[in-house]
Amino acid sequence: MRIDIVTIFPEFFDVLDLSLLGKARQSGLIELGVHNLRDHTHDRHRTVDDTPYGGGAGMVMKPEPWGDALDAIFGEPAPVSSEADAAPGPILIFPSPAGEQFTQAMARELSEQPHLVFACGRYEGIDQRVVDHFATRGEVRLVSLGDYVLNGGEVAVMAMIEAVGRLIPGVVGNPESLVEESHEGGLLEYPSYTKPSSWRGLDVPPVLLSGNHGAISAWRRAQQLERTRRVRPDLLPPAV
Ligand SMILES: CN1CCCC[C@@H]1Cn1ccc2ccc(-c3n[nH]c(N)c3C#N)cc21
Repeated sequence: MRIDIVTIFPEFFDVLDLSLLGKARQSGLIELGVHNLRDHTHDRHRTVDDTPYGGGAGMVMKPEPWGDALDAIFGEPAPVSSEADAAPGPILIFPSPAGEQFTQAMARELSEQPHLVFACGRYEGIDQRVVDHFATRGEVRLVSLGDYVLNGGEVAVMAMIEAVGRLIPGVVGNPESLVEESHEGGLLEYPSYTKPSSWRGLDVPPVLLSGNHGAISAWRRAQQLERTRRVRPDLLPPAV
């Protein structure tokens, strides 16, 4: 998978050189391009924002730098005649509090895509015409990390890239470990324990020491259901 990110804070994504995603980049499983939006400005101050039409507080990100930055990633539009046969381009994702909720299901869907482009807005957001223009050139999505307000898109994109990247085959060493995670099967994950078997007067549930794999699986499933009922009843399947 190729991932491109456009941002005014490219150094924010230096952390993607580390850990699992860093290894995935070294092994070629993930190809990452981080682009500084200011490299697509043409004034001395490298201006990316201006006052909002219609008034109001804050600044809006200008469309021109975004158009140039995204054109550099997408390439020039294919001539109309060959457009129908052209391979589908990347999915362009704008993190936004006004977007559809990012979920594990969306992470899994996106992990199967060959190319994702993330456009990190700041200030009050990006001029709407950037979204509208690129929606004529391919798939565009507004995606929200959750129902709270951040100062820009970078934190959301970091979370999305981690959630998507870890689902790409080969990135996580043991794919089995992805199966019983929270949200993967629709339920929250069961509690985990390791040595010592007793710690500060707290003992590991005896069933986990029994070696009875059937009983262990049943206990874990019951824990998943109990946790989900208690913390996220909205995730319960109708029949439960
Ligand atoms: C604060 N400021 C004025 C109100 C509107 C947002 C703006 C800041 N801002 C600019 C670009 C941008 C992109 C994503 C998000 C964002 N917030 N919460 C989420 N779940 C997000 C996602 N994903 C916030 C952003």
